[in-house]
Amino acid sequence: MSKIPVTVITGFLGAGKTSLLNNLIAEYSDKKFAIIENEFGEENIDSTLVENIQSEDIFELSNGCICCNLNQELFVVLQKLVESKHDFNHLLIETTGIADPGSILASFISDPIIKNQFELDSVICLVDAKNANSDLKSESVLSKQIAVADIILLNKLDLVNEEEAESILKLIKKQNQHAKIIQSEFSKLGNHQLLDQFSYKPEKIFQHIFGLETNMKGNSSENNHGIQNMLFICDEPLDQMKIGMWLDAFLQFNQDTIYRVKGILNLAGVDNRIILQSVHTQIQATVGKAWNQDEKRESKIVIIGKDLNQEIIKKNLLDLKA
Ligand SMILES: Nc1nc2c(ncn2[C@@H]2O[C@H](COP(=O)(O)OP(=O)(O)OP(=O)(O)O)[C@@H](O)[C@H]2O)c(=O)[nH]1
Repeated sequence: MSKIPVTVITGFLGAGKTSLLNNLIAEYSDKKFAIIENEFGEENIDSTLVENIQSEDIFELSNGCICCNLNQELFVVLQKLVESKHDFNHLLIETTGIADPGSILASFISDPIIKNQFELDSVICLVDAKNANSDLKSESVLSKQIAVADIILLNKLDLVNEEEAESILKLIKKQNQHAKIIQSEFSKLGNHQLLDQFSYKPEKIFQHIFGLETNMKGNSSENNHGIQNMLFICDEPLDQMKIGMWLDAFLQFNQDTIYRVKGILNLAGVDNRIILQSVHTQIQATVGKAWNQDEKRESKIVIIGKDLNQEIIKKNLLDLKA
């Protein structure tokens, strides 16, 4: 039996991983994908943002980060996928933005049961051209994500000028001289073939893991890399104006510590879900699916960052009710 190819998608918080997932599903419409989504936070918002795929083809690993405490859960999901004879011919894994992909890749390389069924195709790292410079300074995990990738998508080029793009390219090449680097906007593939490249070279990852292990000792902070997340749920409609103004001010004021906000909003007087996304200070709101008549309308907002003062943030969010 031929092995199932596995593509691992990594990249820091908000770099464009889910956007790439959606583009891959659209571009490779002849493939039957199974998807493993690992989101940092108890509420898996990403799985609702993946489009054009049946929900039974998406497997969620929540409540932790795949590289720390969920490796065993990953193993169980992989086993289930194989044993249930789920109909798929390519596996895509989206890791959390704070995952060190090393330990996930090691499972595919060294675990005899997994190795028998799956074959690593490639490890794609999304790099946010706008924010990577500052993220690299504060989060060592981003260097690791770049270092173990064999394909790097330098994304969000619409948000930087040529000089900034050049400087981030140089930084990437410093961390990884071997990867193929593709420049992109909105994680679009252009004419590039990203799947079935079988470009992954295990020797590189082993070298990398051994090289990093000494650096990482004593550095693996408790509480998932020192980055926290909080979930806010509200079953009363929120006010569009108030939320816009609050979010703008909140992100400007905390731009070094708040990495990511994702939400599905129930706004007063609006019949559709509003999908809210922010990466550092860039905010995007898009119109999602309409609420059904008999559906419970509630807003869910996930905030990811450092030093979250959850009490105050929650109080502020409660003030945003219509
Ligand atoms: N301007 C701009 N925005 C982008 C680009 N790529 C993605 N985005 C936006 O950035 C936000 C985050 O994109 P996602 O694809 O959800 O990023 P992610 O890496 O999956 O995020 P996490 O899973 O939370 O780490 C969304 O609002 C996207 O629409 C890009 O090239 N340019």
